[in-house]
Amino acid sequence: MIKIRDLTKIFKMKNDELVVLNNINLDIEDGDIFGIIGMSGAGKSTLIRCINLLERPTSGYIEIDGVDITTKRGNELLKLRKNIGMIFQNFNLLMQKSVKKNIAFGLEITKLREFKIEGMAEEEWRRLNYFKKKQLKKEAIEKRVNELLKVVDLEEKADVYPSQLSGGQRQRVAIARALATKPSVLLCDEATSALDSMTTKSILNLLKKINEETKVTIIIITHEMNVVQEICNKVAVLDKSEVVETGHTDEVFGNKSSLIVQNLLGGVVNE
Ligand SMILES: Nc1ncnc2c1ncn2[C@@H]1O[C@H](COP(=O)(O)OP(=O)(O)OP(=O)(O)O)[C@@H](O)[C@H]1O
Repeated sequence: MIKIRDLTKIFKMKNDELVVLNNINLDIEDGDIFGIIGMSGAGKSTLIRCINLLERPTSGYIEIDGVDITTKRGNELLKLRKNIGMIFQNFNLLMQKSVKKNIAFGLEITKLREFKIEGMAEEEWRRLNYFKKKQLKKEAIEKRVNELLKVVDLEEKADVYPSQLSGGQRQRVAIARALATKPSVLLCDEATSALDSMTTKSILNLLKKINEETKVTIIIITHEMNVVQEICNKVAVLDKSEVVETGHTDEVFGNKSSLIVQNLLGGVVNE
């Protein structure tokens, strides 16, 4: 469960300050696919970036599974980030590395102990010498990368480079990379905004399948209302730095008295 409490973010400029998030309170349950919507400049990106501490809140806190993450720094912060994957509109892949190397990237700095190879006890790890550890780590990474290639249906593209892939395939690689360390939260920052409608649908289906199979909590910020309607069970509406509506997607989208919701929907959502 993610609890956001009294979260405020103020950007200080030379002669001024800008309140971008003002006293945000939200509960996001395990396994939710949670949409965050709002007009441009409402603070959506800043909010999602606070959840993995790419931005540090000015005040307030964020609890993930009972732990206040805003206190984390250094190694603890790195560990926390392994529990929170993120995908972006422009995919952010390493263009000089193959698909499988892109997916393996986050795993290479992960400790062998964290791979949890079935049936191997802690003492057994300790008895292994350095070379064996390295070899085992390579094998464990390969195993995990192959699993992920299967999940995102890109087994045949393992050795190609991102430049040889379509936008949808690139986002699949990014999803596999984000899931490599088995995070409990996946943040999606306008993840389908650069894709056509067919490709968007296939990426949303993939996210839905992953959510059902792994119970990963997914938080999506988007300006595409059809994305929210398609996969988000809950949604929060940000307006001028504040949460003005939150609840089940059907209820929030059905609220005819909310001008901001109706403006955002702008007739895009199917009845
Ligand atoms: N590092 C920063 N320093 C100063 N101001 C910032 C910084 N990052 C964001 N802002 C400002 O904070 C406000 C909210 O930005 P944010 O990107 O969170 O909004 P958004 O809702 O995601 O908008 P969009 O939908 O256009 O991406 C904007 O006015 C933006 O200019």
